[in-house]
Amino acid sequence: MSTPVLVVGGAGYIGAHACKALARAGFQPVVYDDLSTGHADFVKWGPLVTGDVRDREGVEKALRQWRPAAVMHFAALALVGESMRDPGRYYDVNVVGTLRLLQAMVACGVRDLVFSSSCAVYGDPGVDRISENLAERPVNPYGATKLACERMMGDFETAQRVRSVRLRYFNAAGADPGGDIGERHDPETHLVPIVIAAALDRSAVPVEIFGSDYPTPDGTAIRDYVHVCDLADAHVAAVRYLQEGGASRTVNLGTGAGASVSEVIAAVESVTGVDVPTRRSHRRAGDPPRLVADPTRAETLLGWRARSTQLRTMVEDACRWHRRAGPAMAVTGPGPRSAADADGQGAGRSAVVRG
Ligand SMILES: O=c1ccn([C@@H]2O[C@H](COP(=O)(O)OP(=O)(O)O[C@H]3O[C@H](CO)[C@H](O)[C@H](O)[C@H]3O)[C@@H](O)[C@H]2O)c(=O)[nH]1
Repeated sequence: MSTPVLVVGGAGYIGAHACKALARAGFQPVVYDDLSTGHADFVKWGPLVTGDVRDREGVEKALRQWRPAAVMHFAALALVGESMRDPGRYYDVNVVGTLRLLQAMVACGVRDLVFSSSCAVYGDPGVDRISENLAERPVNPYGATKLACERMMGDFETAQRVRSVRLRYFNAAGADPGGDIGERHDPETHLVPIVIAAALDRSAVPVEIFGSDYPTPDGTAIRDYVHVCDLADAHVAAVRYLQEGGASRTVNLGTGAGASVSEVIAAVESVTGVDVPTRRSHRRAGDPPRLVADPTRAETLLGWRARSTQLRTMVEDACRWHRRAGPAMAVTGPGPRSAADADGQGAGRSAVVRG
């Protein structure tokens, strides 16, 4: 029988791609997700246990039933702007959720954890490429909650021998090239799917460019877009690393190259052949001008390097998914969301399945 891995938040965008990668690598993904923002139809590679990460008893029950070799933790709220408006919810879901998960793991003797962290822990470091050695100075509550979780993991390691790989994602983009799963958030706030929706659904609503006065070559903000399948592979590599006895580390996951908002729009226009209407708007609160990874440690430690590094590939894969999934998402900006997210990247509505 294949080795189970409990994937908390495995019904969301990145978590579901991680499940597919786990299954392909011979593991048995077991999804634990409250489906508040995740999707039951994204759970295709193993069982679904429906529950909130903050419900320690629920997590313990799943751990005792499935006895996983490791846990992947994606369940979090992950929108920078929303975290500025409602930090309490972010501390509750992200920090309390992680605390309950760690307590449940200790109670059940499961001690290997792969954690969805974020480049948001660095804040606005003002360097070309961000390495893990830089000081963490988050500039929004979302980043602060991810850093608090990382520090909690350090303390749980010292006292209770929980080992963790904290994967600091830069900007996840793209979709499973097979079209099984992709990015589905409701409402959608992320740049790539918003621009694709504007192009493919021929929306008359212009894409808002949040800030065109940044100190960057074209004035728009630069991010390191990394293919979601590459992120998924890094999680499998992190589980293997822990299984082989590797020590706890924080690891950046990015390509090492940045693209501006204008370059993302141009890539979508080039792939779709559609001119996307745009409108210049104010900077979004909490957004740094430039976040690009130095991914060296991921390669030396995990043997991981992004393979689909071209923005065009990510846009093509995301377009394929969008065509398949249809224009279901709202693109009206961040709105209220209910409870634990499913993947660290937001998600959408879904029927509840008890498992
Ligand atoms: O309609 C839009 C949407 C986004 N942007 C801009 O596009 C860039 C990318 O924005 P996204 O919302 O797609 O992604 P973020 O960089 O805000 O967020 C990502 O990085 C964060 C850390 O900084 C978190 O990890 C988060 O979960 C992850 O999605 C930003 O400069 C943003 O201001 C626009 O100009 N218009």
